[in-house]
Amino acid sequence: MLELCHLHYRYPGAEQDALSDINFKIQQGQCIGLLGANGAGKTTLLSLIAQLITPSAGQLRWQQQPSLGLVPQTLAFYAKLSSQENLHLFADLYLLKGQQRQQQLSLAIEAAQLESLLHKKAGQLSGGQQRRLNFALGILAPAQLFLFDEVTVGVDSVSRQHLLNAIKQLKQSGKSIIYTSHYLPEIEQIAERVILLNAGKVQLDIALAEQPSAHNLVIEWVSGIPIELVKLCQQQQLDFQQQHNSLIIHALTQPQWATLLTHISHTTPAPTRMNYSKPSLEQLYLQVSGGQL
Ligand SMILES: Nc1ncnc2c1ncn2[C@@H]1O[C@H](COP(=O)(O)OP(=O)(O)OP(=O)(O)O)[C@@H](O)[C@H]1O
Repeated sequence: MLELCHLHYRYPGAEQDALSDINFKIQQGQCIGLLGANGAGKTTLLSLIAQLITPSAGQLRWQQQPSLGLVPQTLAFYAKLSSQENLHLFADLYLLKGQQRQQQLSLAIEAAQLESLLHKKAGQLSGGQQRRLNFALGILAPAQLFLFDEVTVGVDSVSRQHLLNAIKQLKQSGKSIIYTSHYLPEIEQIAERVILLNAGKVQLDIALAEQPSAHNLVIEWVSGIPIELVKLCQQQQLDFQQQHNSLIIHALTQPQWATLLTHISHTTPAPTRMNYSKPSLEQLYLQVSGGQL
């Protein structure tokens, strides 16, 4: 639906590009999780796609007429109007009429759980409630591509799940989504593809199903890692890290796991915890990005 070709962006007066040479395609119905540390360029990329800023170089190639819904990081509503008045104002801006207007309004109100807050002035809502109103106003748009910029920050866990469910529904109805968040379990829930930005460049672009199939082993002791095990990891040329009283061994195959287990069972003191599992998106991210979330 949209192809980003050699996109660059430099803020006026800045000494370097905030984004450089960004290339990827967004397919219809796809949900992309956009990750990166503070300042990596996520909001700048969403602003380019939303056509709020124009690229310094490169192109955005739309297959059809751009049709966008944006839920920005900064709150975008009228504080002096009630939630309901804001919703109707945005519905007017999106030219929503008749049955479609009613349906979109009901969906947005339900997703953001605004039923009991409709008559309150937007400026008098709590921080989390304001985020929910902001979300509702964004998903009102009759769009094909929705951009969500850290929309669950400060939202309580029950409401957060409602927002995520609404995004899943958008995806099921064939909409495309780009979702930025620092909460990786959220991205694991909704996205099938992850793009990691680092200092304005795409560092990783993977389908989540393609995460490495090898497992990570985490072993914890009450006091100190037995030195024999560290030596064994070195001898076997394993990819491992020592953290306080834990040993984390990455991308461990079944035979390596069996060898280690034999050694561990003969080593004292015995570990207090062992976890052998597929790396979560968070572990994978920390490995690739070098530790900054
Ligand atoms: N209005 C601006 N003028 C100049 N530089 C800017 C402006 N906005 C952002 N930048 C710079 O562009 C780079 C990318 O910023 P951006 O806001 O896109 O990062 P981000 O990944 O969204 O970060 P965060 O996770 O903190 O929201 C940063 O180096 C930032 O300092």
